[in-house]
Amino acid sequence: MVNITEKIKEIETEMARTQKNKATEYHLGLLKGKLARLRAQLLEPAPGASSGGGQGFDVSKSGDARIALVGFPSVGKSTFLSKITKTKSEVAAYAFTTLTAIPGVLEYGGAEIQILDLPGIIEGAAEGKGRGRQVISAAKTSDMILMVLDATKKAEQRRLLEAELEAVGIRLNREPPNIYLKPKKAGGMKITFQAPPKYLDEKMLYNILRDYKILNCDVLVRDENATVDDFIDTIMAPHRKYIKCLYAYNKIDAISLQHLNELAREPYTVVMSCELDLGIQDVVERCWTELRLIRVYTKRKGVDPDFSEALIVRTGSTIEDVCDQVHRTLKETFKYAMVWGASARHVPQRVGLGHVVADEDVVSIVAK
Ligand SMILES: Nc1nc2c(ncn2[C@@H]2O[C@H](COP(=O)(O)OP(=O)(O)OP(=O)(O)O)[C@@H](O)[C@H]2O)c(=O)[nH]1
Ligand SMILES: [K+]
Ligand SMILES: [Mg+2]
Repeated sequence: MVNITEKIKEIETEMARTQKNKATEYHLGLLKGKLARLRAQLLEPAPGASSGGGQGFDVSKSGDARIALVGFPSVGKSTFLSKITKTKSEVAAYAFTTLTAIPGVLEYGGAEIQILDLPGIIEGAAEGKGRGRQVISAAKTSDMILMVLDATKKAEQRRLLEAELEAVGIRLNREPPNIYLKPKKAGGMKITFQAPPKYLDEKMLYNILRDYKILNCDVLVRDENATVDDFIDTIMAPHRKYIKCLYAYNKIDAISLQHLNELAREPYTVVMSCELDLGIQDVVERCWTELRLIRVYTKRKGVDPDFSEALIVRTGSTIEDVCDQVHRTLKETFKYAMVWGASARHVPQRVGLGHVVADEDVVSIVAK
């Protein structure tokens, strides 16, 4: 049996030597579909295998959110972890100092955020080089990736890393494609475009679906700008993870002011020097903002709210989620809640379980 990595290489080579034009676009679309399937296979643990495969490191999730530190060797991931948490992870000038996942806890805004220091990854990580696959699997379990970059290194390091994460189905700072796909038992394929598509057509989708052996389904493409890659992501939805990513350029003590200015202007980017203790607090604040965690304070009837301890929930959470944070069975006896704060139309507002809370709301839950 030809191994998966070789098959992947073959397809990549074929794609590279196929000229992009109208006549080859169907063929290229099919190749992309095959590539996505093979890459997903690569991440599945081999039957009977005890390690390797898609397994991450054995670190259990804790706290209100998890941030993974991902980057090439010696960019300063462990130095950063040691700065912002009480955990000491070994720091040294040589590559691959860190050999496993080291968790630390960052206390911020009343939340406990787990920071995962990871071994450095190198090009080809997605295909199993070094501990790459394990690192990437760990990154996939995180709520946010902090991509640590060396400001003194070439700009392409960032793109190389992005490509590695992309290859295993991680989508950075993006929303899932606006395409609806529902497989059915019978009835053939029904493909509908809400507006004339710019980069797709029915035949292309038909070919790809057939290649995936999805012969009966409804498809509705809602976005006119959707691409073949978006469509494949829709088919592969269970293997795709949409994660927020912040790019942190470290070692700014060793670059020119002009270069620093250029870096700092890039989107989703922060700059720091762990060595000179510059910008660290800004990075932490930015992480907090991007995680979009929400603090809710509870209040008993007739008593002032307890601002010393916040309940932490994710953006979009409802009173029901708040109840679950307080106690597993609270919502069974829930009658209504009173809300003070940004989410209330008037204060206090009487609301039900479905009410969406906002940061720094005060909530009083009334039981039956
Ligand atoms: N000039 C400079 N050097 C730094 C800075 N931060 C860390 N270093 C140095 O960079 C080297 C690597 O730091 P580490 O924290 O071990 O890097 P890492 O990313 O954890 O490396 P691996 O675990 O091997 O992947 C060490 O010699 C650090 O002292 C910085 O802000 N400026
Ligand atoms: K190192
Ligand atoms: Mg390290």
